[in-house]
Amino acid sequence: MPLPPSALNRKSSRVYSVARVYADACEKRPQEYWDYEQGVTIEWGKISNYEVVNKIGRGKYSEVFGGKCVANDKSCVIKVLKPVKMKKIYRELKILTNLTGGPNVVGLYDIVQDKDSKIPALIFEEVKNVDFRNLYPTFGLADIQFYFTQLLIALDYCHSMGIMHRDVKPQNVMIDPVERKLRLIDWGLAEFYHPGVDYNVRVASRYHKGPELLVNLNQYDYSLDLWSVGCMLAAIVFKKEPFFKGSTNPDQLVKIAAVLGTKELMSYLGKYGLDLPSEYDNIMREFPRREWREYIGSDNAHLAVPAMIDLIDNLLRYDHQERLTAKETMDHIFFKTKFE
Ligand SMILES: Nc1ncnc2c1ncn2[C@@H]1O[C@H](COP(=O)(O)OP(=O)(O)OP(=O)(O)O)[C@@H](O)[C@H]1O
Repeated sequence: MPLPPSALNRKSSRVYSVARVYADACEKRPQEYWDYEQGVTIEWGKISNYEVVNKIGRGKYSEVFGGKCVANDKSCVIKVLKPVKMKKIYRELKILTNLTGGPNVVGLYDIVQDKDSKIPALIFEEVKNVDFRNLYPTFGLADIQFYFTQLLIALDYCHSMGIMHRDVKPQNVMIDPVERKLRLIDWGLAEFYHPGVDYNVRVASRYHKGPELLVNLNQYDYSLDLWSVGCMLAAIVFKKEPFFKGSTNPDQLVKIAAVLGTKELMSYLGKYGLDLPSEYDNIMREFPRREWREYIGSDNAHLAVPAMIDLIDNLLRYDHQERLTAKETMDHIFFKTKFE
């Protein structure tokens, strides 16, 4: 039986922006693939197959434990979801089951449910992550090239599958430097992309939020994730973590405008027929656009090579349609250069 029509792919009455790539990735697949409101069937595993060993993290939406799979004694990670809307839980499960097995996407082993509370827990492959605050400062250009290639492979894959991650940040990129393994985790804010649909701008974490989210441009797409990648690269290369450090959401855009310029922000809004929201009336100022070389000093000059500056410049663009896509980024000269 075909599923009834869904609101999830309902187009806005004014379509002003559509993704440059993979715009039809969901539309060309069956509705069951993307309709997490009507098409989710979960094959629940047995909770008794897993044992909690220690607590490793606490997010806004979950508690995360290190664990063991009793059957084979293999380590795993147990993400116990906090009670949120079932719709959000179904979305994360649908997206994870669609993407698991994909390159550099965290592997989902099982989905189990607490008998009494009915709260779902997700069982993942474990990554022996080293905290980015310790790891990234050790990176040379060859490491940046290697790990960002791995991240871009994961992003190009999820985008090709019609999915925007919407929370790319160092905390969601697990790196095991011994195995040289990278996995993109936390698909809790990820969403299916449908052209012309208005999306909620309250996604991503403040320092990595793209300008589109901060100006209420609802018809954003996969290119949002590439802004976040640009923020991560700029933070590493210019040794300024995070690169844009807003104290509130509106201040986040002020910090961006102080680098990319206010005139340029206004022409971005103009292109899509938007106005600067009134919350900026008293806080936005007339900033000139800065040159990237102003951020280069003696401590970061070895990373801030011309190819890297050009790459950052092509990711940190207000206009989401101008940003390099994940594939175009991998084809950029920086990734084609040999570093020792
Ligand atoms: N597969 C994994 N391997 C190692 N550590 C992990 C793994 N999955 C999650 N973690 C740890 O648990 C933390 C929280 O996980 P996750 O980001 O999935 O939860 P969340 O509740 O959605 O978090 P947030 O509120 O930050 O979005 C991660 O930042 C990481 O430190």
